[in-house]
Amino acid sequence: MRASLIQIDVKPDEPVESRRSRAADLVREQSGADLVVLPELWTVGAFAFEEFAAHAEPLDGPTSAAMSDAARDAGVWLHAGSVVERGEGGALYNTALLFAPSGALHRTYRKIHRFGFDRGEVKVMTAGKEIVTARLESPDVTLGLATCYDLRFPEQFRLLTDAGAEIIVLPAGWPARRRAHWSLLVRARAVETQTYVLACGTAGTHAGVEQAGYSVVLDPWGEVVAEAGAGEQVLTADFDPARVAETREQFPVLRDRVLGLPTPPPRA
Ligand SMILES: NC(=O)CCC(=O)C(=O)O
Repeated sequence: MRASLIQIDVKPDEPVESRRSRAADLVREQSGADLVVLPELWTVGAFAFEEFAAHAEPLDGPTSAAMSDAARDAGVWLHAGSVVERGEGGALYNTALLFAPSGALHRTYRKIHRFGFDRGEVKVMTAGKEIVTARLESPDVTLGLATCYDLRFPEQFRLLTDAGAEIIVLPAGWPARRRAHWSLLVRARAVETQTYVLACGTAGTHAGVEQAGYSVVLDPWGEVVAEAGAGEQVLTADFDPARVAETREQFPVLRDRVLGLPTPPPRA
């Protein structure tokens, strides 16, 4: 299986329309890959909180339309990163979009863990409530979907594993300041779930926040298959999804889980 991660530079002086058509061209160039991945909120920038509302779009909005066309033209599965979705009643969500090679919108995932503590996403967005997996055909694999800050919550990844995920796709807008956390946590999630992890971040600086880059593909043993640098780059990796079952067979740690551990006593 071949995956291409497009670590796009979210340049604050580039109009969104220009970045959208640049991203679509980059997707078209990945014809021959099975799966192409874009980062979190790459149109507006994951830290440009004040601009979220102005750039919100419905699920059939301009980003969706451009990505659908690009997926169909390239003949690839396209995880188009996430957009600010304007949903029911005007609520905003950080929503990831997965397109089939036909261009059809195959699955959406609304980010569950919103970043910003009492600011940012928490203030302006509504949290998703559903654990989302997606079965692909050709290649015949199950993706588990999570977005950026979700990475810090291992319980979500356990649930994705229980739901059959073999490849976890994580679009992100992760800051350079916490790059050490990124490298550590993506690896931890791969080791504990025994899945491939495809983690695609952004490059450049937007809203005053330097982005980490360092998109990465990890195998179910936690080894790096391919890793980007800090700048804009397309990272391509070839790997064998059958290694998920092999790893779980050879090192069957998931079988040793003890479910229903007793609840801890209340804090003193
Ligand atoms: N966009 C995000 O979710 C940022 C997450 C982050 O900066 C962190 O977890 O650290």
